[in-house]
Amino acid sequence: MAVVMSILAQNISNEVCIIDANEKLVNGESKDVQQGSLYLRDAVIIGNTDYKASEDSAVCIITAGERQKKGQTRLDLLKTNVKIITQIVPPLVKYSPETILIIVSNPCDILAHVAWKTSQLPLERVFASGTHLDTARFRYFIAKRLGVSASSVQGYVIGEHGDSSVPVWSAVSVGGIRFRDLSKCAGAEGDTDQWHEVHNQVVKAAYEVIAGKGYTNWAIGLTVASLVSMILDNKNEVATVSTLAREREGIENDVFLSLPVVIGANGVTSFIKLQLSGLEQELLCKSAETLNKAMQSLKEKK
Ligand SMILES: NC(=O)C1=CN([C@@H]2O[C@H](COP(=O)(O)OP(=O)(O)OC[C@H]3O[C@@H](n4cnc5c(N)ncnc54)[C@H](O)[C@@H]3O)[C@@H](O)[C@H]2O)C=CC1
Ligand SMILES: CC(=O)C(=O)O
Repeated sequence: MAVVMSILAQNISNEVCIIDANEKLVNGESKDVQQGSLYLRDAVIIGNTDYKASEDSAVCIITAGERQKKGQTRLDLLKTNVKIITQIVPPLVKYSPETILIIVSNPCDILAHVAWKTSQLPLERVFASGTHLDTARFRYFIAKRLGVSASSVQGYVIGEHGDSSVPVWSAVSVGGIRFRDLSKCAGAEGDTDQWHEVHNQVVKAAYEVIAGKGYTNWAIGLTVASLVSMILDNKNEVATVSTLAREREGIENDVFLSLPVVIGANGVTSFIKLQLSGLEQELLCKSAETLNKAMQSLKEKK
């Protein structure tokens, strides 16, 4: 619902369809938003349990599935949520064969890989929101420490959307100035200003919100809405989303993880080549290995 409200309130689309297995819930949620449509430019809001209602959707966003309980990592949700994804993708694609699929349910990197294989859609049309959210958190935490706007901070978090994510300090800039020229060792050995703490904040961010309210929704809602606007308005903006990373940035594993890519009307259209430091490269390969192990465990469970 946070994705829905972020899309509608920002006029990214004026037509949304919400599908959920829980009929009472989907009726309640869709009616509640419909009754505010006077303030949403008379947007069309459909709620249903039948996938036919979503026919010819330009973008399908999958958020269904179990969420982390206290103490659980995203990877702990794998077994349950793979089953749900493999149920949802075929009917979605049946009714919207030209769609672009964005996977949000966790662990989103692995679920996007499974969704791509299940959907048989072209690779550029299936990706996970991945570290687009971690990147937003990273920019926010740096900006807060420096007392500038988050939009004045450029930088990426890549790899797994989860505990092994990698901050790319070598690519951070503030107001167009390379951060490494301001703080030479930021995030690396000799980091006396403790900038590495910012990445710890990013990794802990979801756990802290979940400890407080039981789930996260507003930041991911806004993050996914921004991806939808890149597609619907063919913006060709650069964002870190999760796609097949094999043979990119030194990754040998057959895994989905986040790298900076260009997103437009056809989905992921090209990759931005990074110039990673030795440490960043090493951490990215470790993140790929973590995801690869989880992916292999799926094959063993079959
Ligand atoms: N990638 C990211 O950054 C984020 C991912 N998430 C993930 O999104 C997922 C959902 O989280 P919440 O919305 O908090 O959970 P929730 O429990 O509020 O919602 C999940 C919904 O999925 C529905 N559902 C379950 N199985 C279904 C099926 N087979 N078909 C149709 N609908 C089905 C349930 O009825 C429920 O309404 C979790 O896996 C969570 O970890 C949440 C926030 C951020
Ligand atoms: C739950 C989750 O993946 C997040 O908020 O980052």
